[in-house]
Amino acid sequence: MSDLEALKKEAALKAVALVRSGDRVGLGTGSTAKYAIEELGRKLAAGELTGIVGVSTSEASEQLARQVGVPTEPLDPRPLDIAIDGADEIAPNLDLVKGLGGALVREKVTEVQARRLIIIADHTKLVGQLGEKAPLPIEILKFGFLSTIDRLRAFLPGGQLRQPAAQPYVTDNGNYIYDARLPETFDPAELERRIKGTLGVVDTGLFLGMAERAFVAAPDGVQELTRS
Ligand SMILES: O=C[C@H](O)[C@H](O)[C@H](O)COP(=O)(O)O
Repeated sequence: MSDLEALKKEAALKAVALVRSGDRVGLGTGSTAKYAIEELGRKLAAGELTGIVGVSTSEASEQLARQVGVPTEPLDPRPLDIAIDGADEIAPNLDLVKGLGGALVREKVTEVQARRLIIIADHTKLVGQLGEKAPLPIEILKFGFLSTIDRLRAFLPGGQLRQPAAQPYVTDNGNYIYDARLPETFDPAELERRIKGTLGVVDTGLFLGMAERAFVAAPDGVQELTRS
């Protein structure tokens, strides 16, 4: 395991320590959330946790949960006790950019119902301001996507349709993603409103005011950050 992977796992274990028997747990998506799902499976198998139910934020997490023995159920209107997920950027106030793994919409729809959203990451995800390192993923409808991108480019120039190969990337919801470059200065809530008000947009990877705390692992230990 590389040093960075070991750090991700360390952060994940801290978050899973907050899960209690009987909890309904939002299962995040990505290379860091993977360690949390595996640890939940290990704890269930060892009898260290009982009666937990996972709610998956992607097909990939659902499949992993099954593999490691975490029972799951679909999202319903009841609150989740806790959700554990990674992030692409973490601002000092715990506002986040998420979605480089393409799961932003199901993550947001699920995690907005969590009493506690716990973020896990290695130290490379910390930024002074959102947009410093990562693009902002915006999920858009396939239908009319060129028109939607045109509308977005009017105020977010420089972004691009996510297209890792010959065909555009398709989300679990059957949509495309526009990876927008964020401006140097912006009001996150205002930008979120503007993007979501753009015809053809499904949702954005801005997770504002949602995370309760973050465990961020660095070579000298795991830092616990709480929302200011
Ligand atoms: O769509 C993906 C999610 O938002 C992930 O939580 C995010 O991309 C972080 O993933 P990773 O832990 O692999 O860096």
